[in-house]
Amino acid sequence: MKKYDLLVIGAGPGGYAAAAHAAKQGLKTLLIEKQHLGGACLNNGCIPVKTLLGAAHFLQQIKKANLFNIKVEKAELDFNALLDRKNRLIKRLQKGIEIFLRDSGVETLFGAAKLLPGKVVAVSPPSRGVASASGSERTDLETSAEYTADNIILATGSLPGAIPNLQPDGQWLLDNIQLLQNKTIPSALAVIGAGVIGLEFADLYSRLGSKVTLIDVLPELLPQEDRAAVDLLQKSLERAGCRFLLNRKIEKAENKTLYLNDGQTIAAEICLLAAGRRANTDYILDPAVQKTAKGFVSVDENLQTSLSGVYAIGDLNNLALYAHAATYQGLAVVDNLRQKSPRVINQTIMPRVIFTSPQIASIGRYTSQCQQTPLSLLGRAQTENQTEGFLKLYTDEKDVIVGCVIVSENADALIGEAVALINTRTKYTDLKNFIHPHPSWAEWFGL
Ligand SMILES: Cc1cc2nc3c(=O)[nH]c(=O)nc-3n(C[C@H](O)[C@H](O)[C@H](O)COP(=O)(O)OP(=O)(O)OC[C@H]3O[C@@H](n4cnc5c(N)ncnc54)[C@H](O)[C@@H]3O)c2cc1C
Ligand SMILES: NC(=O)c1ccc[n+]([C@@H]2O[C@H](COP(=O)([O-])OP(=O)(O)OC[C@H]3O[C@@H](n4cnc5c(N)ncnc54)[C@H](O)[C@@H]3O)[C@@H](O)[C@H]2O)c1
Repeated sequence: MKKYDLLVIGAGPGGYAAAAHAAKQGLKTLLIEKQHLGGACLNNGCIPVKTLLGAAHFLQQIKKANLFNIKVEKAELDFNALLDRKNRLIKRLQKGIEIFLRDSGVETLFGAAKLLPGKVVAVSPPSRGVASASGSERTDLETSAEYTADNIILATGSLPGAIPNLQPDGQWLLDNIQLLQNKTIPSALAVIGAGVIGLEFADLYSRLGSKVTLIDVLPELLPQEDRAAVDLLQKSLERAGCRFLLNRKIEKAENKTLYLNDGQTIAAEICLLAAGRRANTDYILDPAVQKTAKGFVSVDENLQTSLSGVYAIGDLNNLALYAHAATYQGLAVVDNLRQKSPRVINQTIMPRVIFTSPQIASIGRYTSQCQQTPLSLLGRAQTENQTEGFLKLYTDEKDVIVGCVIVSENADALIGEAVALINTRTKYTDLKNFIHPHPSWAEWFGL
């Protein structure tokens, strides 16, 4: 059995970053991936969704061209060409990861891994056609092989969750992976689950002309987010043609129709199931690796599982389901493998962005001390015909900035300043002495 310093299972943003970091530091590292480099984020999450949203939001801007005194006769989207561009981009970024891994000294093996007792990882050849579809050069496996290492990082992510009696059929009821392959824009789209995935897809398809109905069991949208921010988003989506049915349960789905517990029926050409995620753990055949009640892998503060030397990072541990969280965790675990006293893996300052129109970006803690600046006060926003949104900065009792919420079209770019302010424990009064360029979006922080 071949022995490595580190085995990493799963080449998503957690696994490939961890493997590259380890190999660069001289650890003999094997990365095992059963499908495509880049994981859910690159192949059916962050990147494809944002590529499509980019086009949808551009189309929306064109429709508002008159605000800039521009006359546009007709703007038409070639949806199939857009899907081709999305697929080409994915391939290009996969290639980038492949080169990055190679240059970092990682050995990459395409195959399906199984974690067996005794820290043995058995890898069998990937199912036919899967690995070649990634466009990556790969280490071919003719037969199964076994590997071992002192340390193993599990980075196998999460999969679309299912709800009782509603299993995606690949025809009408689709998960996010299947919907991203769909070649037409449905006239009516039903979305089960108005969480982040549901909202981003609802935003996308409503801007492309679909009538979208979102159904959620919860009485309010995005309970973890700022209420005023969520209200602005909901109103914007309603203007785009979305309908929200909250506090509803789905009794059954039949003949392209959802039957709700309040007696309503929702007919739709396509239905997206976006009701949460489940951990990808089927391959963990060692019972020493314990799971949480929700089926994710239990970890301690160092992200070590109940089995010494085996770590779980990214979506698999359910601590924060973001690509940047997976990467951060992967790098931190590798750093700690090299040190005698592990550093604290602090994830309290985790930024997040919902890439709708407007976007909602948030970070840190919300305290009772909050400074709010409406977007309408920002000169640059006025030049761009954008006035709906706000910036909130939260401070602690010592005036240190500890939290931020931004609602605007480009909140993803702006939250970077809040990341720096919070991590450097900047005081609100000091921020007011920083010079921001005029007329810029960054000036919002100085107002
Ligand atoms: C529609 C959608 C949009 C999203 N948008 C964003 C966004 O804008 N920003 C953001 O931060 N996050 C976003 N996310 C979340 C983000 O994609 C995940 O948090 C991130 O991909 C998790 O990374 P990971 O490395 O933990 O796992 P994954 O990316 O899921 O990668 C796991 C990898 O493990 C492989 N694998 C699984 N089992 C095995 C096995 N037995 N053997 C070998 N390999 C295996 C899989 O093939 C996969 O490549 C989005 C998710 C979705 C679904
Ligand atoms: N921009 C981003 O960073 C981004 C984008 C997409 C996904 N993600 C990550 O992926 C994670 C998963 O996203 P998600 O949207 O699938 O999960 P989620 O947990 O955010 O939302 C799921 C929604 O489905 C609802 N739901 C559950 N069961 C239901 C049922 N039976 N009927 C109707 N509604 C039901 C829940 O109440 C919830 O509102 C997110 O938590 C996020 O961390 C991030």
